[in-house]
Amino acid sequence: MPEFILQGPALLAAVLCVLAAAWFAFKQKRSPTLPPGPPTKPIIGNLGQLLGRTGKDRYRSLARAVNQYGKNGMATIYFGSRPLIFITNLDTIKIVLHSNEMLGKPLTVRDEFFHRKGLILTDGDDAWKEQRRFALSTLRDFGMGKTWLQDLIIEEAQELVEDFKNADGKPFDPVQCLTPSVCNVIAAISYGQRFSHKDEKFSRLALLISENQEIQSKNLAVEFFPFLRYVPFSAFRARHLAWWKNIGDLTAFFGKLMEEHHESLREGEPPRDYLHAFMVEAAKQKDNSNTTFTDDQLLRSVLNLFSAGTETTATTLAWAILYMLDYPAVFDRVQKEIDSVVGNGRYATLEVKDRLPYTQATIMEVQRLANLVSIVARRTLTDVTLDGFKIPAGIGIAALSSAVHEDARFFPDPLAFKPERFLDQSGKLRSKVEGFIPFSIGKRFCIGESLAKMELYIFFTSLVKNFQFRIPSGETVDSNDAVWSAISSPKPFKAIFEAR
Ligand code: HEM
Repeated sequence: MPEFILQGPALLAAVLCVLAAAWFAFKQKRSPTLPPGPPTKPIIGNLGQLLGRTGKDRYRSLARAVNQYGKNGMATIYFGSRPLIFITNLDTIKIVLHSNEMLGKPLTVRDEFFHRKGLILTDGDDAWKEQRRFALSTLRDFGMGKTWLQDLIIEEAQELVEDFKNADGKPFDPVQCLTPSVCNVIAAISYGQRFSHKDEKFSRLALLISENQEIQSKNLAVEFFPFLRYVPFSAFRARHLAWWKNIGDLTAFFGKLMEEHHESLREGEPPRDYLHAFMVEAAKQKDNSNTTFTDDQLLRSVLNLFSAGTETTATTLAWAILYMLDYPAVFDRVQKEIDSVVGNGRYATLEVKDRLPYTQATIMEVQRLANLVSIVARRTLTDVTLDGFKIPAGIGIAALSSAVHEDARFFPDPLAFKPERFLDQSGKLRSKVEGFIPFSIGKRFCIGESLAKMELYIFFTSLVKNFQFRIPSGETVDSNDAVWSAISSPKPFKAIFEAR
């Protein structure tokens, strides 16, 4: 079959031509105006930099690459053919996060549902400004700094302590109890209800929220290669469809609550919760044809509050437990400090917070090394010049806050777990710590920062006051390891909590 013999080399030549074309097309994409970066490979770009790395080493190796190949802590890293500018330098990060021209969020396949509405996947436009302002003031009105919020979190902490006691000193994964506790706080603020942890409807909500996060992080590749979600029978497509099903269930859940709130809305009544406050504002603006106070917007904002406010705080608490298991001397010192201030009481209130500096410093050190949100993402909205580099509109920027948290200039001996670095010489909490940015900074810093700090403090002190934490015999824990995704979580672990 001479045609066959001829077809082989012809086919090979064609494949080589395509690869060569892809190589040149790809090579040409590295723009001379963007910051330099590590050498790229055709098709995959710098993905090799990430593949093969696990846990905390993934973002550490990224930071090393930025510092080695970039300029002034800024480098262009290619995800496939898509350039992303990574920054490790705090001064440049500050410029980016305070800028109006770089207020956008990277485009994502989730836009098919969010359509740039809500609070998170938005572009810093007037609608986002109005909604962010509303969210901040409403959250403040409904609780931040108010005693009812403290009472609510203490009530949750009591149920959490009961959940832990129910394990009867047997090893278990604490995350399963932390998520419903934290989720309940957002539920109370958003729609005025908290549930028993055993309530089926509520457990389903908490599960949907954590599943959503998990699916998203496992399907990260789809963000860089969006066609993957259409590949029939692939795991990417299965996860993409699971995400849609999940979003459909959450929409139905919140849609019903919104309907009930609409029905119970009475003119002149003061707002009871976030949904209610939003509807009161929508009613005020009913003649404004450009209003952003629509049901569409409300649904997406509430979904954002739940997703941003649940996994983040619950996972930080899981990290705090893990660090206490890994550093028993720190645990003992925190427990002694809490005992000395709280005495026979079971819970530390906000009134005594200032008398617990070492405990607060420990929570801060957990946040610094857990690096829950290692990357704060932006997208340029116009052409910008950053540190001399011309960056066109539409380019993704990733501020590597984890690199700042591990920068020895701000945190000497950066990988060591040392809460005392947050204390001054007289043992008081340092008021301002340059480089400590777990809630981000600038125009889009975390809306829930005060709420999260209150939750971390009350939940953490409650657990330390009520239990002795132990590693089950024959097992080990490693706080230096992590599961790396949109947020960084500890590897699943079990612990024993002996009631005191
Ligand atoms: C330990 C807990 C938390 C951590 C570490 C955390 C961290 C962050 C970070 C780093 C950002 C990105 C900010 C930026 O893009 O510059 C963010 C944004 C956000 N967070 Fe949090 N967060 C936590 C808890 C919460 C809570 C409890 C809520 C809800 C009440 C919340 C709601 C939000 C929202 C809505 C945004 C988007 C803000 C915007 O883009 O304008 N977060 N958070």
